[in-house]
Amino acid sequence: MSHAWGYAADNGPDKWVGNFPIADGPRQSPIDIVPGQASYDAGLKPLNLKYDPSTCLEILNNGHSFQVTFADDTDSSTLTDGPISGIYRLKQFHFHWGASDDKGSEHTVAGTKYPAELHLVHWNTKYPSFGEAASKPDGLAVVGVFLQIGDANASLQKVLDSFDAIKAKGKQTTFSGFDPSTLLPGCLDYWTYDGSLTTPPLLESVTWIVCKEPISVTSEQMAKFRSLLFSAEGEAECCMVDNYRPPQPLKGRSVRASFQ
Ligand SMILES: Cc1cc(=S)c(O)co1
Ligand SMILES: [Zn+2]
Repeated sequence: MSHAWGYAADNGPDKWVGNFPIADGPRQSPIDIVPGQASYDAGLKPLNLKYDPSTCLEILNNGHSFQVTFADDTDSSTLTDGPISGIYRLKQFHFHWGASDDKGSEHTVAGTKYPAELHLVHWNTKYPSFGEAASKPDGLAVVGVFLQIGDANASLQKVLDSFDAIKAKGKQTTFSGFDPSTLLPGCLDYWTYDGSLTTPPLLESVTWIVCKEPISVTSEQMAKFRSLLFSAEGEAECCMVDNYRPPQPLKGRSVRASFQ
């Protein structure tokens, strides 16, 4: 039985290349975004995110993060414009966070780490399914939003309030009527570059769209993230923290900015 990947010393990001050689590939994510080196592209369109709360289905602890999944059999919740062409459907959103407020984001901005990062995962409807799209160079588009310590986030609190039902790996519960656009910052200026999933299988199929403006979260809300477990019921309890991959080499890629 192969030793599953995780974020511990013996199965964490530095070990993933053993089972997933693409970990050393040419377009890996996340990266450190250096604003002064990003090039403004006037051709980049504003993001067009249209989400229908009725497509929200459930929330689950998958042992690596928690994930809110959406019905993606119609074009009810979509991303269009921005750096992409065509229609991409929302499949799920999840987060990455740290054991303390001084780390947790995957992308960094001139070396600055945020306490957490939201990923809204969309797939290109030119392909028949998420699974098909995930292996194509233009298959996925992930919108990344940084969380920074500040005011309480009422929208995020609705998600955190469901955590008691999904504390352990493999637990899931119904989660409906949630509008993910309430988790977006007011300003949708973004950086964009070609990258990958940040967890195995690390497929190089993601157009990354990282918002410049963070959303707020309190330290107490961050503590709630850390109450989840990597471990399943009946296993030795292991707190779900530091589930982030560190920045990867840029390898000649350019980062474009939608703003000056
Ligand atoms: C599909 C997917 C995307 C990301 S970024 C992740 O962390 C897990 O799964
Ligand atoms: Zn992610």
